[in-house]
Amino acid sequence: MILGDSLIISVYDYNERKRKKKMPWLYASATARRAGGGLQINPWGRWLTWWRHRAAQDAAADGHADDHRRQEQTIDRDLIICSVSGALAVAGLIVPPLKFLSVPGLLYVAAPTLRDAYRELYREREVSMAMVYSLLILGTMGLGRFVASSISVGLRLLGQKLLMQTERTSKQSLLDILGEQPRTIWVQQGEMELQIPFEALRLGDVVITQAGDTVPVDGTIVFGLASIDQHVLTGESLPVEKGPGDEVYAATVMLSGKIGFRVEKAGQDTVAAQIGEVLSRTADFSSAVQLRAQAIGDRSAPYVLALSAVTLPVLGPVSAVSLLTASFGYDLRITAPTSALNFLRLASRQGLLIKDGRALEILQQVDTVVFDKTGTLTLAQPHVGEITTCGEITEDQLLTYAAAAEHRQLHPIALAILHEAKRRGLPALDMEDAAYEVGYGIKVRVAGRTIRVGSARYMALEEIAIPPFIQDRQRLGQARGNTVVYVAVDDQLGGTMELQATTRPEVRRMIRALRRRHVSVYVISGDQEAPTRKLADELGVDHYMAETLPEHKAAIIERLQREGKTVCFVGDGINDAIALKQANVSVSLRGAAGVATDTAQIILPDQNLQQVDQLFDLAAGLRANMRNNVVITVISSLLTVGAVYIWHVGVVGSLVIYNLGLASGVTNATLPLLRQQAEG
Ligand SMILES: Nc1ncnc2c1ncn2[C@@H]1O[C@H](COP(=O)(O)OP(=O)(O)OP(=O)(O)O)[C@@H](O)[C@H]1O
Ligand SMILES: [Zn+2]
Repeated sequence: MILGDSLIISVYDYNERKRKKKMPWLYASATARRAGGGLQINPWGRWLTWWRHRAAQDAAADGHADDHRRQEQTIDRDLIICSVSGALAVAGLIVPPLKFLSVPGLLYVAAPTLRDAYRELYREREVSMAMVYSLLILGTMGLGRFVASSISVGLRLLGQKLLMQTERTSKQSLLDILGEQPRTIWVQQGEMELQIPFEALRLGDVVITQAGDTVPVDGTIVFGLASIDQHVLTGESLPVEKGPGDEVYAATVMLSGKIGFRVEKAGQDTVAAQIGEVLSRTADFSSAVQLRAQAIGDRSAPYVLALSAVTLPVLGPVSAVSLLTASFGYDLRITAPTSALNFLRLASRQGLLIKDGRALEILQQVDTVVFDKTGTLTLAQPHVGEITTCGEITEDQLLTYAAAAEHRQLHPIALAILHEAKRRGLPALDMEDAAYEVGYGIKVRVAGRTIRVGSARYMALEEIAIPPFIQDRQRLGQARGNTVVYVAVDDQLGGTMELQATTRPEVRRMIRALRRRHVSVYVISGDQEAPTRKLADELGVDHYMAETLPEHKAAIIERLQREGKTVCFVGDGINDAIALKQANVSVSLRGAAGVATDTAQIILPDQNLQQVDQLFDLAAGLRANMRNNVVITVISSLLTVGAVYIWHVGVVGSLVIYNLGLASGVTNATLPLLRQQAEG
């Protein structure tokens, strides 16, 4: 069935899928193209994408959950052992000998910590929280207070279980938002090129990429030649020439040529791997926060032990042991990661995708935000305004050539040109030999002619003369704040196009909000000086830099960092990838170049820049919440010490007081989520 330019394959590999019983009807919707036709994926394809993504998610979550599940199972088992021991200890209050039966279970559950304490003391000559905890367990047992031992062991396990549950729910909400980020990919199917959901990619499929594309997945070239920018992976800015037999890597950028490469992993596996990576980064973040909290607790351990030792001759052994419950910082091990995870969950609920939790912490120190201009501060698709031609060529011819050159490019300029050509109903010409110069423009062969589309700098580089009247036009256009793009046909300038970009509506408010936070704002752009200055002026931004090449963008960020600034960079293009990598915190938008979304730590799925300000709110909220956690642990430690000294409470009493502190800490850590739930 042929629909204009598009050809919808009604059954994509129906039989094979049926054989594999993998819901063949789901595949009945891949979009195809002939060389030259730019197509949209149809609604069925969207649904399929979503569906496959869920499946990949489940796979990733399953793979990742194994470890988690094992840990949770261990805790559950320990809790049961502990409960039985506790019951025996309680029974021992009536039938005393029974209480001794609780000892093996408790020792078994506490064994890892006892070993840690022993190792730290003998090998590292250090006392830590493990030591305090061990003395608490052994002390209570020594005093014959087996119920107290069971309660201390049980409460500790409950804290761990709570944290694991929080981690699980946070990961789930991350999964939910990850599921809304479908991607498509072009594959070779006989004579056709099919656009299929990434997840539908199968082992051995041949993926097609061409100049200006981001390589979506690792593979081995089977046909074609390409020059590839591997900057993001290797830091090496020289393009690499590749041909059949060579390997290509995900997130590198095709500069010229067109290749087909065989993938060694199915799309679903790749997506699962990517999701798995985000999940384990979240887990790493949580354990990093936990380790930091533990370090605080460890530092307080000698003081707790000293206090307990001093108390022994004064108030006796029961008070000395009771004091061991008051280890300052112990509950931070639970409350700090709970806060961190809950804020990640809060972010997901607000529609923010935080791929790396550390970004939320570093954001607390960010004092400089650098924005890319085109596609980030402005809408992804500008509008083609005035067209000026030189010589014989007509406007429509110029546009037809330019559209052929930009066919399948994702740069905002390309989107604008393609849109205008389509609006005018211009024919789509085939092109070949595309070569993309990042930050300059694109060169292709169309109908036997060489077409170049790009900046004035690109024309200079390619030694295309620019007639004086065009230079005047350029000044006029730029004074209006427009970007001027040049089109050369063979070695002559064919004409120029003015592109009017629309600033995203929320930008002004967002920048005002950042200012109120005393964050300095920079705009950097690969575009010319005049339009960049105009936008900066309109937004009231003092610092702007124009005509920056990709590595200059990264160099500017590095310079700001050397000046002592902590920099967040928000960008969308291929030309932003290295800068995103250099920045302390990196943000990109949905629909940005693959290399940008792959590199950035945070994605704004709604393409709403107001969310940049929300990110700062979240970071500030997390910091305040963490501070409250510290205050709570200090207060509960002091209260416990006070209760032992003033009211001479025993072990159970001090455990209750200290753990009331832990409970309020956990409540504090959950409050932001509850508050958000109440509001919306
Ligand atoms: N696909 C393209 N088609 C035509 N011209 C291009 C293309 N890509 C880049 N250029 C030219 O090179 C210039 C710099 O491009 P680059 O991608 O570095 O920055 P930009 O996207 O225009 O701006 P920003 O850095 O603000 O996003 C563009 O202004 C344009 O003149
Ligand atoms: Zn951009």
